[in-house]
Formats: sequence, C-alpha cells, structure tokens
Amino acid sequence: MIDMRDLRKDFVVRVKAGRLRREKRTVSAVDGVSLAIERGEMVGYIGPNGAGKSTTLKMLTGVLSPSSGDVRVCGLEPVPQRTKLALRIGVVFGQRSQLWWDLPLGESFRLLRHIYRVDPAAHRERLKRCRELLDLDEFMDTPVRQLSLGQRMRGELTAALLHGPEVLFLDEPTIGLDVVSKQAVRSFLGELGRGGDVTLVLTTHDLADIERLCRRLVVIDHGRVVHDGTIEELHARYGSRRRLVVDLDTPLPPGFTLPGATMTGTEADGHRVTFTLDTIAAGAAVAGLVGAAAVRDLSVVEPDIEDVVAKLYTAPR
Ligand SMILES: Nc1ncnc2c1ncn2[C@@H]1O[C@H](COP(=O)(O)OP(=O)(O)OP(=O)(O)O)[C@@H](O)[C@H]1O
Repeated sequence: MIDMRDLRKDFVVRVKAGRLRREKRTVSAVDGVSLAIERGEMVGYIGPNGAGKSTTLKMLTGVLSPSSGDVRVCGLEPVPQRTKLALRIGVVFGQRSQLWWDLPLGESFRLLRHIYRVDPAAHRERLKRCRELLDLDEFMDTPVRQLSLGQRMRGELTAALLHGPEVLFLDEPTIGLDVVSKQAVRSFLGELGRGGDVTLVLTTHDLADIERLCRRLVVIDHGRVVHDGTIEELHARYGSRRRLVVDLDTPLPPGFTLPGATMTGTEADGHRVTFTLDTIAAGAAVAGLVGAAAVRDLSVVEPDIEDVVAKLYTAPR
C-alpha cells in the first residue's frame, strides 16, 4: 500500500557564518528511508523534534518532491499523480485545517462531498458513522471558527474520511486535546483500524497514542529509521524489564536477595521495595518474597514505553 525505497529529502538552508556572512548548508531531513506498509496496517511513525517525520508525510502525500529515491502510495507516485492520489488518501495535519473557517461544520462536509464527488448514499453512511462515533451532533451547525480544538479535530477526522480513503495519514492527531477528546479520537481510530480496510500512518509525540493503536512502531532519528517492529520488540531490544513493587509489614531481612531479580528501590524505611525482574517471573518472585517477609500488597509494573523511547532518542550513533 505504501512503498518507500531509499527515500531522501535535502533542504538547502542558509546559516550564519561570522557577523555578516551566510553560507549554504544542506540538511538531510529524510536520509534514505526504506519502508513497506501493507494494507490495513496501523503504523506509528515517531521520532524526536526535527527527525524528519513531517517531511516524510509530506512526500507521501505529494506535498513535497523527494530529492531522490522511490515512493509509491496506493501504487501512485505522490507528486505527479497528486490529484488521483487525493481521492484515495485522507490527511489530518494537527496544525492545519481542511475545513472552511466561516462555514458550519455540516456545510464543510457537504462541500467536501461535491469536491470529491462522493456518492450521496456512501457519504450519508460514512457521515452517520462519524457522527455517532465522534459525537458530532452537538456542533454540526457551529461555524468551524467557533469550535474548540477537540471538536475541530473530530471534524477534521470526519472530513478526511468522507470520501472513503484507503490510507489515512495523521500528523499529531491528539496534540493539545483534553483527556476526553483524546480518548474519543483514539477509540475512533482503533475502531477504524479494526475494520482492516484503512491503512493508518500516525506521527505523534504522545506515546499513549501508539500503545493504544499501533502494532508496528517505526522510529526515525536524523532522517533514518532506527527501529521498525512491535513495541514488544522495542522492549526486548532495550532490555526493558517488568518491576514488582511490594509493600511489607516488616522490612526484608538484611542481605536478602531474590535470584533473578534486582532490588532497585526501597522506600518508607524498607516497607516498600521495588524489584526489577531480570530473569524471574512475577509469580516466582512473589513466592520467594512471601517466604522471607509478610507481604501486605504488591503490583507488577509493565515497562514504560516513554523510558525506552527516550533511551532510543539519546542513544549515540
Ligand atoms: N522547508 C524546509 N526548509 C528547510 N529545512 C526544513 C524544511 N522543512 C523541514 N526542515 C528541516 O528538516 C528537518 C526535519 O524536519 P521535520 O519537520 O520533518 O521534522 P519532524 O520529525 O516532523 O519534527 P517535529 O517533531 O518537530 O514536528 C529539520 O531539521 C527541519 O529543520
């Protein structure tokens, strides 16, 4: 559905060199990205600021021409076949709008039907689904300029889907949204993904978006892919471990060790202890502890994706 081969985009920028002089420098925003994304996949495309995410999306959607390499979306070349491609993809860029500022939201949707020449029955059906899942009814008659960010984003998602695209590109779809709107957008996208017909590529700095939605995670840094795989593979690669947090009636005996685990924290005068489970399963760790001290409460904490990704962003290369 999406194919990128050794895709590159260089920008020539002028930088200050001395008090008056400026010299040209080439920035490789995307530096040889090769990826294949199949129909129905939900892919999180993440990376630190300036990594090249937006530039990639712009090349995939025909906004920017690549400096070199090949790119195909739905079998089309995005820049020369941009008009054809527009009928087959949906795009939501968090910072930009595809709605008409002065028109009520519902009017924007009607206009889009004409622009994309969507069959009225199909349009009605899709709009009905979006209205239900994204709770649009309350503000269908409100001019777009009066919508809150969360309401507008729900409108943007609808606008991107009314023509029934095969691929949906989302650049920061939950940026700036409150908790409730974030949940609404995520559950809507999850629902869309489960259908299996729409391929979804999502960039975000909110890793919870990825955890909830994407099986596949592509991490880009300095224009290059530094990870491509599942979140579990990312954890395995960086040696992420689960942690066991135990509340004890009395502290553990001095010198206590739990084979296969490392004690990584003690609080409350030894009444709360954290173990990182290196090679031991949680059940066996609990059994080992119960024999040594009175356990009052415990919880197993899954590895934190934020920590792993932070490691990845700061890893030397
Ligand atoms: N039009 C442009 N002219 C010159 N340089 C650009 C242009 N667009 C992007 N860049 C540079 O290319 C690099 C990649 O930028 P890009 O916007 O793709 O990053 P990003 O991963 O989307 O970042 P962010 O998370 O901050 O949105 C950055 O160094 C940026 O300064």
